[in-house]
Amino acid sequence: MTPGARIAAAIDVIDAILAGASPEQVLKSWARASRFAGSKDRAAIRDHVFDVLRAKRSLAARGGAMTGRGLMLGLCARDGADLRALWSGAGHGPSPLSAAEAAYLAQTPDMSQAEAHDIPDWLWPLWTQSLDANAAPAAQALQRRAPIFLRINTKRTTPADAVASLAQDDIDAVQHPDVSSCLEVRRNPRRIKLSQAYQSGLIELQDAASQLAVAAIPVPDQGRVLDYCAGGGGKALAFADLRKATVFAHDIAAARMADLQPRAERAGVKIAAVATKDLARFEPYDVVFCDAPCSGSGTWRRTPDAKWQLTAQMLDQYHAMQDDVLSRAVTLVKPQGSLVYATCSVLKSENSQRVAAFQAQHPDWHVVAERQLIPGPKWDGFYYCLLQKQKHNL
Ligand SMILES: C[S@@+](CC[C@H](N)C(=O)[O-])C[C@H]1O[C@@H](n2cnc3c(N)ncnc32)[C@H](O)[C@@H]1O
Repeated sequence: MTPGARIAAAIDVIDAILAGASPEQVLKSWARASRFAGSKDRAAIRDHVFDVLRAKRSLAARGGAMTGRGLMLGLCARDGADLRALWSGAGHGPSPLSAAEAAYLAQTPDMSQAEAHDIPDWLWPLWTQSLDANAAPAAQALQRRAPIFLRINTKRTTPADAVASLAQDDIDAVQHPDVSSCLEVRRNPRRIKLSQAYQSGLIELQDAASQLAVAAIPVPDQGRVLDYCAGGGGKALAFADLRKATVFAHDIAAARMADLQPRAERAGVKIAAVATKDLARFEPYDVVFCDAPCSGSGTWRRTPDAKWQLTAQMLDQYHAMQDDVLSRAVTLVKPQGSLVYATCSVLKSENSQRVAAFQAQHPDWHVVAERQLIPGPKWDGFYYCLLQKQKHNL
């Protein structure tokens, strides 16, 4: 496919998404119906579609319409693409710009701050109150593609050996400047799951922020750590890799842990999945890590649809779930143990305000360490707070 034909295909896919279909579903159907498209074409179209979804408010303002064509035009204009060559109608590309489109593109659109930063209007006040000086840079980071990070399995390899193994599969990776277990993939990220390094358990896909948070939590060597909201088990796997402690994983929706055992086997680590009714059998835990359900606002560049779907009512529901998780998890922690509250959100209402609400109910718990990571080139947005019953210096 020509570059123009890929744009034309992306326009059709985006129109279907705007009509209410899920991006993954539309991309899959498009690929099935378009056997002429190769893997590079499919990847390029996917990139166009997700580039648009991350920034659809500002791109509609630039391109003049909230339609596939308006959005792709906005994207091409934003990124300085050669409009005359790509939008010529040749090679199955989109039809040339109308006089009205060309005149519109020549102007600078007038956008509100929320629009220019691709944040829903209702959320912008909360966003700025939560992030202060980081409000604009964080929102801008979410308008662009996310870097791809790997966690190396420190029980099996070193960063240098993992980089060398990836290079054999033509994947370029470099060590993260701040997180010792982390590599950033610079070339051929789509090959990772097929690589020898991945298949033999030397690496896992995991954002640098999650790795940093797990590494910051002290766990006694002979201790027990419970990943209370384990989902696919990313945090449990990182604990099992980085620590000597026994690792347990739990999720209220046990089916979400379906991938955990195959991932643990691949990594060569042991993780015990525990059903809710059995949690008490293994308590008390030295560390209970609560990676609570949240808006995901720190990771919206990976799941841009979630940014546009979030409502104030959904946010309130997340707050209630977060309070519930903390109130249940605290009962499982050893008297001298640690309770960790974490989210991949940057909103104070989901982070420090939830900790404050917890402390209002449990005044004997103190904050020992707390960090809000801002989405950017080094990591996704992530928050963690380490609570203990007595203050200890880390
Ligand atoms: C942010 S996700 C966890 C992601 C996971 N830790 C990872 O690294 O892949 C939140 C998880 O919390 C679970 N959850 C929601 N409410 C819960 C509760 N009351 N107790 C335990 N898990 C809960 C959800 O099923 C979901 O899988």
